[in-house]
Amino acid sequence: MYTDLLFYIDGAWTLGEADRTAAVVNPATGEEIGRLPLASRKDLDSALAAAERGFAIWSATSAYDRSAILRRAAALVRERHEHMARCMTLDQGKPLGESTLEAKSAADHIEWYAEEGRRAYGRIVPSRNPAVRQLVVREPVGPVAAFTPWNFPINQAVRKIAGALAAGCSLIIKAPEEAPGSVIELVRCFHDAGVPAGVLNLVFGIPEEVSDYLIRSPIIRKVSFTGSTAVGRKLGALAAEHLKLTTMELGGHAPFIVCADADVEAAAALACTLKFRNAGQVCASPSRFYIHDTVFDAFSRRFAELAGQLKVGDGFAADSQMGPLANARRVKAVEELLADASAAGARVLCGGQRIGDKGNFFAPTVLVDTPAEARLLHEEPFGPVAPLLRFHDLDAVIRDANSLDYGLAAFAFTASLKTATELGNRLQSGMVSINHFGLALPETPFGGIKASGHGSEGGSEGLEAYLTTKFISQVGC
Ligand SMILES: NC(=O)C1=CN([C@@H]2O[C@H](COP(=O)(O)OP(=O)(O)OC[C@H]3O[C@@H](n4cnc5c(N)ncnc54)[C@H](OP(=O)(O)O)[C@@H]3O)[C@@H](O)[C@H]2O)C=CC1
Ligand SMILES: O=C(O)CCCCC(=O)O
Repeated sequence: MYTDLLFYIDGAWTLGEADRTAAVVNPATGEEIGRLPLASRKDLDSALAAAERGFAIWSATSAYDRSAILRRAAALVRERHEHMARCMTLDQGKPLGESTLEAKSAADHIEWYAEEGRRAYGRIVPSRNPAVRQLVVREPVGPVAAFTPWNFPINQAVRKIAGALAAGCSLIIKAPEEAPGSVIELVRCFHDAGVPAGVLNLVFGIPEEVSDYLIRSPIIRKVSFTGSTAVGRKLGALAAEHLKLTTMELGGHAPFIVCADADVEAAAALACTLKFRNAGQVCASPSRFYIHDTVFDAFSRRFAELAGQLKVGDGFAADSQMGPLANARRVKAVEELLADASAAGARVLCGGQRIGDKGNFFAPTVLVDTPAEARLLHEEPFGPVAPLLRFHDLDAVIRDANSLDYGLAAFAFTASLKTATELGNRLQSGMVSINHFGLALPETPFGGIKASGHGSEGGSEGLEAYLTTKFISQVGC
């Protein structure tokens, strides 16, 4: 049912030196399901040397041939998505339906990049001298070090792998130690599709040891990280010291604004789906709900009713709509945020506590009257907690929505085109979704501004992230 927990280095599955291992635990039961090797310096040196050789091979492979291999990988992901999804539910906890969607969507991401990689166009700049040809060409940046988190183990990894490979880069990915199974199966699809040895390498380890070693290495030319703002700052500083390019997809604290003229029923239903998907462990999840005073009571009643009806349980149970939190740290963090909010005067409309003492289950929680100073309204909750807040006028709510340093996603519901346009223009956020959920598609950019990071994954911007610009001025032939 699960998978062999191994590194993938230079085209081979390996335990490496295997001098250290970590337990992988099922978050629904607390039981150990496997032991994962943790990379030593020697293992990382092997991966670096492989990535350097892989880059030489892959950057010299035509975009057409790279595209064909990526398409084969996408087909294998489609064929194997059920097993990949089971691995994810087992080690990450999310309901099987969510894992299945995530695994299937990986094939779409790979196909998008397979096509986009064939369109890394340069240009010809008219020259001042008719004898001179001025060419602008796009080249792959070089071997990439990528670090991906446990909340969307496949989704986060596939964007980096497919983007880098489509551009002609090689890659070393350090995937999450707590949820490694589905990423191993994803990488297996690329291996079986015929990606040459060294082009893609997968390791696990002690995160700070691995990132420190890889980012300092002169072989690595680009760093792509998805995770918390705190860690992103550290990795960004180290990358800057070594003049490496970065893409940073960091935390968020998304406002969800429901205007007086909104369809309250539709807004409450979508808010509930988005808030409690993956138990709220989503960087782009709505986490501050600003509801217009005139519809506050109707919205809060309906939202709490829907949240209270959600079936929380083991992700493998057919009726589970929300699984456990992915690790015990999140339970503690959510409990602390709730205790702080309650002490400051917040009232719990539903939920408010963990469920049972086995696994990391936490009840979908809805709060009202959370005062502005509560930590919950400033720190990324990354859990199933929804504070509902009242607002009276648009200027004030836009000011409040923009008041945090985060700027990843923002959501709004309104029937007015004028208000929708104003919100789209004035919300300080890398992504704004109005009257529906429209984010995280392969063909559209996903990324933040301010403390939520920089750079985008997805869309043509996602390929751009792995390319450099070369100017060639040529005369005489
Ligand atoms: N933007 C996003 O999608 C995500 C954001 N987060 C944020 O992280 C917080 C909680 O996650 P938690 O795992 O407890 O906290 P951390 O901040 O310790 O870790 C977040 C992620 O960063 C990785 N990481 C941590 N330190 C390093 C390092 N020095 N070098 C490379 N990678 C590193 C972790 O890797 P590993 O998994 O290998 O331990 C993990 O995936 C939440 O507050 C949430 O805001 C978390 C996951 C995703
Ligand atoms: O990084 C995240 O937490 C969000 C990834 C988005 C995935 C999705 O919305 O499907």
